Amino acid sequence: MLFAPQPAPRAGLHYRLSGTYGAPWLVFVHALATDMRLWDPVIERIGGRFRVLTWDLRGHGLSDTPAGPWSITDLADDLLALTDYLRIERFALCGISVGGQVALDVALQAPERLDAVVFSNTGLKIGNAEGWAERIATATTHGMTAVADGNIERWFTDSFRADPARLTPWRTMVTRSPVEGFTNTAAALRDADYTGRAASIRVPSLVIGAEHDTSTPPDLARTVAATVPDARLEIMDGVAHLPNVQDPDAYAVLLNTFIPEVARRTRPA
Ligand SMILES: O=C(O)CC1=CCC(=O)O1
Repeated sequence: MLFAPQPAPRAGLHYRLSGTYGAPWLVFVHALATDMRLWDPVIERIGGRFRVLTWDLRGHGLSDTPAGPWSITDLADDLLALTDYLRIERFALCGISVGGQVALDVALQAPERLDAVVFSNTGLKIGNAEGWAERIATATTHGMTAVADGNIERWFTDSFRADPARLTPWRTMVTRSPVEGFTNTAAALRDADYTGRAASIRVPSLVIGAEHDTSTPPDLARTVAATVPDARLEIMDGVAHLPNVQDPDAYAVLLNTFIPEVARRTRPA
């Protein structure tokens, strides 16, 4: 277990390094009400090719939960502070859902740090104010168990949900997630909108969407891909909001194909 302490008001961040020492860096950002373990199935498949940094967003996993409110830009600043702390100068970045919005923010703030970026199952704007208000109220009043079933329904298709051996750990991850981390991050999502800014991103980009994703439907992925200049788009079949968990083989192929190809072109000589 590794922990990067940060002076208040920044959050101390729990992180893990894996993969191959000396290989190009690949940094992952997880989704709301999950933690860095969300990426384990993919890392098992591609870790050998990269040096991998995974970390828990503030208010998630073993990272600190500072007093809210916070914004998506605060989460992006956390990541930039963490990569500075670890002396990681350049990296490929892959973020899913809220992690995808963190990746949008990092791509806007610090394009010179990025070899390539993957915006997975995300949107320039995710959900609406009413929907987020309802989920924040439910979690505040009744706790994370009350939001877990809704999350799981949006995250996975029926066949995955029918198998307790596959489903149970991910549901437990939600119910153990800190309520204040969930509510403050949900409020950050409610207030975030990258519609006007994403067109100025200048980093080689892959957008991943999924056929059955009801949280960030394929049309949101298509909009991200149509807005970010020269972005490549992949819509995965047969999966919902978390394709990296439900079909890590196919997801790993997408990363393994895209990142090394563009990184060769973008990395300074
Ligand atoms: O929980 C959901 O509906 C999906 C989600 C939206 C943002 C995020 O990170 O997860």
